[in-house]
Amino acid sequence: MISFERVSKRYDNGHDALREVSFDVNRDELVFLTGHSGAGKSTLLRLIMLMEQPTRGRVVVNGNDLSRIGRRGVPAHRRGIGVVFQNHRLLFDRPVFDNVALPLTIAGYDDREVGRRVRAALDKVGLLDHERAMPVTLSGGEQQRVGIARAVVGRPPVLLADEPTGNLDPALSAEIMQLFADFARVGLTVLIASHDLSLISRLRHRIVTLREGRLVGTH
Ligand SMILES: Nc1ncnc2c1ncn2[C@@H]1O[C@H](COP(=O)(O)OP(=O)(O)OP(=O)(O)O)[C@@H](O)[C@H]1O
Repeated sequence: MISFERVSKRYDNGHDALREVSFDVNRDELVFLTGHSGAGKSTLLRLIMLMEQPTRGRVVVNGNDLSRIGRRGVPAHRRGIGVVFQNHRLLFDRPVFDNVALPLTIAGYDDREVGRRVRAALDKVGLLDHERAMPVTLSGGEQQRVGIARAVVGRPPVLLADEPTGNLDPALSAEIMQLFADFARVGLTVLIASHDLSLISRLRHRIVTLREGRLVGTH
């Protein structure tokens, strides 16, 4: 789970990106994070990934108070968080299989385990028959699914996404959000930053709204 307790973030230039933000995302839950450009969504996600430290307040992820994780604990913390980006960030000179395998290869898993887990992840996103395809030959929606498979292949308990449907049309966007909902249903904690109010307000999940760094609503 993810818990923010009166979290404030002031950047070195004096800008207050987050002000006294408190909310929780439970296991089995998908929560949407929304707000205008510059409202603080990316800052909030960066705090969860320990790419930034809060100025005040406490962030707890999977039972760990992040202020107690030293530098040497950061890689293990990040392995517990799958991240999906808007622009996929795929390696375009490598086939789908290699892209999804990347986090496992870096973590030193043996080939058999890599094969097993990559195929399980590709199966979950409906791309099992595309493992040898090169990313350029895939549609935007399929490329985003590869990004999602790569995010979940290490079986992280937490899944974060930053504008994961930004480049997709409404039907594909809805399919991608359904995939995230499926991961929440099997026990992940899922937090998705999205501008796409017309889409997310149709889906029956909690929406946390930021305005100028303050939480202005959760419903
Ligand atoms: N490293 C930084 N140093 C100073 N200010 C920053 C830094 N990163 C972000 N900011 C500022 O903090 C505010 C919040 O930025 P953030 O990227 O979290 O917003 P956002 O809601 O994700 O916006 P967008 O939807 O445009 O990505 C913005 O005003 C931004 O300019």
